[in-house]
Amino acid sequence: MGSEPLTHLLLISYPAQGHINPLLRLAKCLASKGASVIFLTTEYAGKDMRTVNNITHKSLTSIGDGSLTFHFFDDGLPEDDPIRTDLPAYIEQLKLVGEPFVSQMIKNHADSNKQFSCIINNPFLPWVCDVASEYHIPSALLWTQSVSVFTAYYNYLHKLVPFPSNSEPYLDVPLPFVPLKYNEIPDFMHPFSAFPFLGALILEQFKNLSKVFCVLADTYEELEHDFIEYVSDKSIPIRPIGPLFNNPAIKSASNIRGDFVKSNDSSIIEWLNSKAKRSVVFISFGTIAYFPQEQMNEIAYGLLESKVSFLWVVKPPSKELRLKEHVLPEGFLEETSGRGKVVEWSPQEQVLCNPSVGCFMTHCGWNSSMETLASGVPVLTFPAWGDQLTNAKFLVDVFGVGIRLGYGHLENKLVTRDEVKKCLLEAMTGEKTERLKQNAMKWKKAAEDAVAVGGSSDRNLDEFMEDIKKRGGVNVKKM
Ligand SMILES: O=c1ccn([C@@H]2O[C@H](COP(=O)(O)OP(=O)(O)O[C@H]3O[C@H](CO)[C@@H](O)[C@H](O)[C@H]3O)[C@@H](O)[C@H]2O)c(=O)[nH]1
Repeated sequence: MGSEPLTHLLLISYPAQGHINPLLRLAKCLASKGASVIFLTTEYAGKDMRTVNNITHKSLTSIGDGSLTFHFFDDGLPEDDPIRTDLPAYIEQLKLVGEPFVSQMIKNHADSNKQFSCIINNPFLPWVCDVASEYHIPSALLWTQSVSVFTAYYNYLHKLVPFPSNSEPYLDVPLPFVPLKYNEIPDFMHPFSAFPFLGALILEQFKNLSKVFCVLADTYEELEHDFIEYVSDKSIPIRPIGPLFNNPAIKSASNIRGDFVKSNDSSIIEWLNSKAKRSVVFISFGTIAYFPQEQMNEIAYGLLESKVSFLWVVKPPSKELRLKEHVLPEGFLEETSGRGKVVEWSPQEQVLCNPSVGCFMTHCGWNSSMETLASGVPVLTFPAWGDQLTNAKFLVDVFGVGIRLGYGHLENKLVTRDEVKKCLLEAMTGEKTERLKQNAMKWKKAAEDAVAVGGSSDRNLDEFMEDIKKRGGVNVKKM
């Protein structure tokens, strides 16, 4: 006992909340299994992370049999550099400064006899596996979206089925298992997408798949069995290991968080605790999606007229987006006081497992989708773009836990206050309510089983650790 050498892992995250959350959860899971993990992202994100949470640069925290240390690197840009608002240029900049930084970090660690056994990154940093392979260090990717979305990108890249084009923009897509309408595919692959470069960037990662020995996915076998099997049959070494946030091994490390925004957790939870069971609608649209002011007004009036209780996260847009802050209609807060609470940020994981929450109006980002499924909370889907459109389709028609409300930016359609009111009442008190709840509880139970000791995701994580140990990597010092 105690003679086995420590497994050193480097996890590198793109500096966005939707990427940091799942990779940090993975970092904690791997540390709990005995690894010495370094979590690396930019100093620009790190500054907010350190201000809001109880974390420091380079200080080591023990988790289970292992440890976690945060490192942050300078992205080489002044705070207000316009490149920050230009995503393709910013991603290029990250590669420019990230490659030499990671390369030096690998060498420094080898010099102090802490050779990395594996480097793991998430999408938008396709260069990480190139640096790893330069030093013959095994690398893996944490795919932060669903495996059905992965399947859609795979089919697009390899032209396995026809996708909408300029000449046929309304073409339905005959994807395996669940055919999708033109407005249900991740719309970065649609000719009308406002963000085609994001599709290109995700596909870039696909071109590097042969360089990683494993694709970890924050999903679970029971939820996406057919898609996981389909991807595996294409010789892609995919391993479902989620829902990461729900892994019991990291419950004791739940205070180690990477939030960018501070929330008044205790007042929110206290407020929820004062509400009746399943009486509150939780509303949050993630960290990037931005709806027009007119749409926010319709949601506000729908809430007013439905008379339901609600907790609404109205997050000011990130400064890089340079968008206007939303304004709520005059008198809205006064008229809903007592039954409604508006905040800028919330402890979403805790909110979703509070018994007072009956439904989640969500933009269907994959993290939010996994968190709601694993908490047994039905949804009202309000997607904006990208994978959110596909997730909304699955939440409603495949997983059976939701009611469709929003259309996605591609449609450019306003959801009226009447529609909002109708769907709110349908989800909270309508005849569908019980069926949605039952389905949600079924997925919650399956999620708990997957991450419990010996469950499908837990076994996959163990096998991943074993694989890393077997591969070992070469001695960087001798290169
Ligand atoms: O008040 C809040 C609001 C959000 N969150 C957390 O922030 C994360 C948000 O992630 P997600 O739901 O995936 O939304 P985005 O931040 O919008 O995620 C981006 O990244 C995801 C993963 O690639 C994609 O699925 C999305 O489409 C993309 O917008 C989740 O963990 C939430 O729990 C909080 O803790 N408190």
